[in-house]
Amino acid sequence: MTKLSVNINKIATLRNSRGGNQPNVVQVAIDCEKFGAEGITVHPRPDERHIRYQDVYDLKEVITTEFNIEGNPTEKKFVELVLANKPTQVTLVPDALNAITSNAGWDTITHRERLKDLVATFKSAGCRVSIFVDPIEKMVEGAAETGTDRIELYTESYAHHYSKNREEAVRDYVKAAQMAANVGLGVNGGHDLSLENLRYFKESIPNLLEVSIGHALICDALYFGLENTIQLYLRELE
Ligand SMILES: CC(=O)[C@@H](O)[C@H](O)COP(=O)(O)O
Ligand SMILES: NCC(=O)COP(=O)(O)O
Repeated sequence: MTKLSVNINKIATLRNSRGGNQPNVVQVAIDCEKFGAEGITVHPRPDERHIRYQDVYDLKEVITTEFNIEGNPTEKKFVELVLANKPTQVTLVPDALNAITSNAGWDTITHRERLKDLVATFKSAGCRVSIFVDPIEKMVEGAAETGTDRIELYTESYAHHYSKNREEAVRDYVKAAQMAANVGLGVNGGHDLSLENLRYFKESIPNLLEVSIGHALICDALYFGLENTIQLYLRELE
């Protein structure tokens, strides 16, 4: 079974565009869960342009499904935030400060020692750890050596190439997921997954444990409503 974690960064972006508290990020998280989401994902960044650090504390109080905090652990503030909130899962993402969104996975070989220390720190706080990687077998093997529980496959390239040739678009992901199984890692996926490309990704990767989806899902919700949209995504994962 593949769990759907809804990334609510875009809800915070909308709220921040006007000041005030509309839409209310905490209420949206509660409603996503009520509508069937099996997890809530947030990706705070140092400039707090969408999810704010305080949101994470507020969300921790109400989330009853899986809470997944994504972010760059080279930021001391991020590490402190995770340790203070002890989410179900922390996903380590090497996003640069000035990047609009995540744009690459870890080089798990170059950064192995640093990742190893961070993984140990988060695991001793009781969090499951996932490392964001491109679909490259060597990087998956490198991730296994850090002691992480899971990897999250960065699916931008799959999503981008899906409409041209989906068999080719998914090929490296299938190999990377197989390698993860061989080295004992769980597999998550995320970035630019959508109603169009989700089912094929799930069908191609039988060991896919969780997808985190934000941008496309929130865009779809403008047309279909949040409850219907979450149901539509869950249907693709059946
Ligand atoms: C880790 C990742 O892949 C991202 O997709 C990210 O968490 C999305 O967040 P933003 O939409 O805020 O860029
Ligand atoms: N980890 C990926 C995520 O949380 C959402 O990415 P996107 O669907 O907003 O591209």
